[in-house]
Amino acid sequence: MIKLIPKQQKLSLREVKPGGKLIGKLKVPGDKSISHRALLFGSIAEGETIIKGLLPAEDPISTANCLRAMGVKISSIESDKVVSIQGVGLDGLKEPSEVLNCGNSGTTMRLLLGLLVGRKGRHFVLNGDKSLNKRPMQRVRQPLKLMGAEINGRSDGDLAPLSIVGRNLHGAVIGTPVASAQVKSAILLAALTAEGSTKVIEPTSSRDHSERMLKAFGANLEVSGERGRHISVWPGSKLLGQSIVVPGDISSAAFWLIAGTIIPNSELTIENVGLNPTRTGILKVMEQMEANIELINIRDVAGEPVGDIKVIHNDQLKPFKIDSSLVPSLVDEIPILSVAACFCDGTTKITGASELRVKETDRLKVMTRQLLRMGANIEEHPDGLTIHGVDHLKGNHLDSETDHRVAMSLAIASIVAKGTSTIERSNAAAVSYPEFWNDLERLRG
Ligand SMILES: O=C(O)C1=C[C@@H](OP(=O)(O)O)[C@@H](O)[C@H](O)C1
Ligand SMILES: C=C(OP(=O)(O)O)C(=O)O
Repeated sequence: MIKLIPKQQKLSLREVKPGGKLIGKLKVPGDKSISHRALLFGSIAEGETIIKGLLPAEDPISTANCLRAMGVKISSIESDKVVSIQGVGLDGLKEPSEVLNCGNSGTTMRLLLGLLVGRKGRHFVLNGDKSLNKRPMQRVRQPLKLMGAEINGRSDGDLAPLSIVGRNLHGAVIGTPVASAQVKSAILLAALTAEGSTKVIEPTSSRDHSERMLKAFGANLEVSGERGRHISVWPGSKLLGQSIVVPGDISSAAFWLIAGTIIPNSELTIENVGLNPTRTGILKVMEQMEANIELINIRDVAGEPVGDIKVIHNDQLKPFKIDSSLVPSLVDEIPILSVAACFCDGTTKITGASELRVKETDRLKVMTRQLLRMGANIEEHPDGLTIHGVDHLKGNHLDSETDHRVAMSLAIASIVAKGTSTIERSNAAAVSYPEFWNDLERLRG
């Protein structure tokens, strides 16, 4: 039902025929945010870190390769294989002899900036692919500069390639203008070797995996304030190697949660999904939609809440509202939620989501462009989308425009559309979910 069109393999043009139902159980790959952090923190800890369930996708592999280029020994990253890291300690990263290639990964570049600015006297150059080199880095550079960092690059230091000269840093109190876990985590990493304490104050709380994991590694870190918006770090503690279990990524599970809801006669159970409350905004939205979902077997795995999610098709979905207070907890799920909105009975409004414009693509623009090709009734606004439910979507020639979340969202939309679709650059999915197309094929039986 889904095939790569042979002559077009370079474009990874994939044909998706509509119809069929999705039935069965699946495990999604490891959480991308937790995987990056496990690699980074394990590298600067003392002793060995063992990671089970690390996401074997392009983005975390970029992080691992950058760390290897600075002398860290990391075993090969393959699915179902435990990864081991021989940590080099807080100040043990070597000056690399090559440019550090962050590929398509914003998390890699922004967290590395925080990690490297305090490595005194060493010089580092960070580069990314075409998409990453267009994404704003000033949001990290500016607060790090307040701590004494030296980062230079195009457009007054906003755009990669970026060069860093490691400096003595000092602690600071920093209010971040956007709720961004990447910005927060970069500051926390720099704070580990700064002189004096650092406090980050977020406008709304973003995902808190860094706080949880840094504490587990032994950092002196305190979370306070309403919904954990104030995070303080005191330098001087040693980080010690840990054993980490990475739960399944709710941002990858999102494609199956929506597929199971909108594809007639579907019934799916997604096992072992991370349910950290800073990430579960999609479940709140699915409640608004009156989707049939059930959380089963909720447990705690290595400091993160985890559970299984069962979803059954529902053809009477209510429209939903997403505003700025909800966006950080579902920021990567908005592309697939915009597909879901096309199948709701009424008008969905998404506001406060201008952050989507600075992701791998401008996701508000790209989802609007692609869904319009499918006959959706969708309007783009500076900070969001208005989507009116339609009777059906229609198959067409589509394009991920190189964005992994767009590729997977269009795949699900194509299954419920009338008529066959072709999706250009479908291989973008490998950035966060290398087995996506195989899982889709298997679930369709
Ligand atoms: O810290 C992280 O692991 C991430 C934070 C989010 O970005 P922002 O920090 O830009 O919101 C998210 O979109 C990204 O996929 C992963
Ligand atoms: C925005 C994303 O990742 P990053 O910022 O790490 O490129 C994403 O995975 O959707």
